[in-house]
Amino acid sequence: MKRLVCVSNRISLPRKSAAPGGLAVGILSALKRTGGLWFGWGGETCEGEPGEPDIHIREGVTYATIELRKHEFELYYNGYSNDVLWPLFHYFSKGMRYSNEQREAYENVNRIFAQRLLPLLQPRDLIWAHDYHLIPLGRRLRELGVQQPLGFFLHIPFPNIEMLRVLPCYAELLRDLTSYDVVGFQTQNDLRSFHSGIEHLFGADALRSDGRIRIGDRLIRAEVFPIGIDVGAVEAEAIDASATEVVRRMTDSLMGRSLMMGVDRLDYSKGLVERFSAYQQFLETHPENLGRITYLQIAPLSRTDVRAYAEIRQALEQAAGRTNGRFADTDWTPIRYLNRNFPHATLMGFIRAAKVGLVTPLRDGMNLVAKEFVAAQDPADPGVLILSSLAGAARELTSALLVNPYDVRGVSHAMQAALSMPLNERRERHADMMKVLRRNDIAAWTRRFMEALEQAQVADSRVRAITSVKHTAI
Ligand SMILES: O=P(O)(O)OC[C@H]1O[C@H](O[C@H]2O[C@H](CO)[C@@H](O)[C@H](O)[C@H]2O)[C@H](O)[C@@H](O)[C@@H]1O
Ligand SMILES: O=c1ccn([C@@H]2O[C@H](COP(=O)(O)OP(=O)(O)O)[C@@H](O)[C@H]2O)c(=O)[nH]1
Repeated sequence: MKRLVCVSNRISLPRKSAAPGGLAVGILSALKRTGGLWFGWGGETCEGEPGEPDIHIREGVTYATIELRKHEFELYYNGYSNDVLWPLFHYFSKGMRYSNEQREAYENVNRIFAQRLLPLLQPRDLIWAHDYHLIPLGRRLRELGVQQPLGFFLHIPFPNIEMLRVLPCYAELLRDLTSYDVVGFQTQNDLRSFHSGIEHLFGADALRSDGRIRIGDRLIRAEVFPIGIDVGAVEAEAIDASATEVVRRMTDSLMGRSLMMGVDRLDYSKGLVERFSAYQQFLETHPENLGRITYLQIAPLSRTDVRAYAEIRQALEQAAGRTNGRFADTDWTPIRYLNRNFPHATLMGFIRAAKVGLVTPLRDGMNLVAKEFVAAQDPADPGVLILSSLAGAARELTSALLVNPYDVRGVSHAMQAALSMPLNERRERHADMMKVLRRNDIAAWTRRFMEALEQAQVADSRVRAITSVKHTAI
């Protein structure tokens, strides 16, 4: 069997507290099934040239981590990745702050990743790079002579060419993506956007009727692989955690009130300001709920050195303060707003206790919390998921209460509808969504991507052979 090598900026190291991000949760679940190597930044910066990778082996997974130079990391991660690509790919082009210095650091970090990974590779590896931090990695590895199949999966949305063109080096970015044998996206919409870019750059002939992309004598597979969750593990975590002291303390503190809950990194793309407004409007327009509902928002700090993240943090503190100041009573706080992260299992225990799950991003690649909310519920008495139609998860979880996150009134109505939904309707919606989650779980995601990667080069070499025969004939 071939070995899977995952490469990502963020990696979730054993014995460290879990990184609150879906990419790390997803890759860890995938690698625990297949075994293999996980290569990435270990979370530390250094002053001089980064050294050799640190290696740890745990339960069949080898973790190889490198340090990055402080100044370069700042420009590559806070700068190019999170102040340029992140806002642009989430359709917030006004928030993008492009500079050539950042782009050079981004290129250089990708070069370092490729150089440090190279000695760890084996001939039969399947190499799978993850996310927007590492778009040039495939080209860098090919330049170093790597022949193994190379795949790339984008965890965030991919913008249509008209948005992508805002980026000065959009053509290089598209070309870099075509260095991979397989390019994966979360939704059909993202794939369509990628096709719009390919057509713009290489012409309509590059898009073949079988869905592959032909660039010169190379054949690339671009497909949709929506990331899933480990449904059984989430169910078990949620049940077990419900009996733990930390979850009991939280549920006891509700004193019989219904729990509405959100879990999001503190990121402007998650729509928290709009969600807080919707909750305030819900309390105003449905005063019978005053004192009867508790909204628990867990929002671990994220990317704190990026200005937009500091600004959103301030806006949320003010919004939560306003609602609590206006509606709280001596024995009731309408919003409990926590800027900290919890172990995954504890979180699943909290979520199981919630009557309503609030997942209302303004744009999101997938949103694993939406899927986890469904899987963590008690099927006999499930809570209701309110889900943004602009999250990738909405393409699959069509039995959630779908909302437009900008429509504050619509979201506040959905809160009331969720709280008053009859049991049989809740059960039906929950059962529908569980079917979807089981059909496309994390194992299916990994298997499908690995199969595509294994087959990709076979198809590609056939094309090369045909092309060279044609050339000889001419
Ligand atoms: O690594 P950070 O900068 O701390 O950010 C955490 C992760 O956030 C993003 O997650 C994405 O991946 C999820 C799983 O596929 C998906 O559900 C979500 O919609 C995405 O936003 C980011 O893409 C990751 O690279 C980060 O590690
Ligand atoms: O305190 C926390 C907050 C979040 N998460 C996990 O982090 C992931 C967040 O992934 P999602 O796709 O929802 O969003 P992202 O943060 O990747 O944009 C989910 O698995 C959460 O359960 C966690 O384990 N602890």
